[in-house]
Amino acid sequence: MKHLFLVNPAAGKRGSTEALLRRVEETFSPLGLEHEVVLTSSAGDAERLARRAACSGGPVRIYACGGDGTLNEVVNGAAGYPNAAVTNVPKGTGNDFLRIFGANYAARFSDLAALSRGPQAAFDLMDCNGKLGIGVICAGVDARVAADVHRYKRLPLVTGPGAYLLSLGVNVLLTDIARPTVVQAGLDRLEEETSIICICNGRYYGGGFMPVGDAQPDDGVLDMVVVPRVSRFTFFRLVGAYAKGRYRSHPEVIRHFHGPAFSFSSPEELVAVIDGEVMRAKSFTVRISERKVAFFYPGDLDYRGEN
Ligand SMILES: Nc1ncnc2c1ncn2[C@@H]1O[C@H](COP(=O)(O)OP(=O)(O)OP(=O)(O)O)[C@@H](O)[C@H]1O
Repeated sequence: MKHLFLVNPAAGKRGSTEALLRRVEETFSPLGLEHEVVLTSSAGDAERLARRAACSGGPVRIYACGGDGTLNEVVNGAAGYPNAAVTNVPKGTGNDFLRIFGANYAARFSDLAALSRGPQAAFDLMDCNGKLGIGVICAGVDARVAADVHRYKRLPLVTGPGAYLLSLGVNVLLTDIARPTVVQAGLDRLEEETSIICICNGRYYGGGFMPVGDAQPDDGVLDMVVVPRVSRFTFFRLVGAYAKGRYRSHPEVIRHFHGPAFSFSSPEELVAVIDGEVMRAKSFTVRISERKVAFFYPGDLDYRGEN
């Protein structure tokens, strides 16, 4: 078994790459495990390297070292290969997918020895217009806020939290929060303006929002919540309930669907954010992919949650 570390040097705090490389050597050299560390040099590199390792045919455990974006790339490269398994070593500004493993996820997924011998489970993947996602896809005002954070972060003098507040202000207070959409969920067709469309294979996004607490990454189905146009007052009144998965308490505003495939479209270009990565199109189809990915994790953790 080979252990391949794909490290995104652009993710996480300054110095985190050097610290991680030291930890890999300190853990793997004494154990005598075959291992390799590769630093990605640009977006798309982790996907290409993961695919190349999986294609080689030998058993390989691939450690995506970064945030959700790096995990997404590794999943896209390794999905469908029975000899390859993936995990995520937290090194980003956010590791929302890992939150399904409980409050202690960051410390436990940083324990490389525990990860190297951990069990693995076959996780479903979402196919979104041909790109695979493992966690959550959002496509409403939440997606526009997330997409613009990336944009504002590039401005001089704007910090991470500053970019988030700026994006929130522009997208929620200064711009219309709803868009005209047609949403299809099985036989249900919603033709109306929507504020939020969110599809879950995992449970968390946006730094800890959990719209559907009983979504499971291995049950062969997806959950979708749709929030129609609401006033800003209602939006702020219900955002806490939405983030805590209390959709059952507000069925008229936070509508829930369960199924293998959903689609949504608009006459205007929509922004969808899939595992933190931005996609733009007028029409999206999201379905359970035929490909799965083996995901390994520390043996003392469980991903099924309390529900
Ligand atoms: N060497 C590199 N230089 C610049 N960008 C890179 C490099 N390698 C990978 N990337 C890109 O960096 C982006 C951000 O990575 P990632 O999402 O893992 O970190 P993050 O933004 O800190 O965390 P999160 O998305 O969980 O908040 C990804 O889109 C990835 O493709």
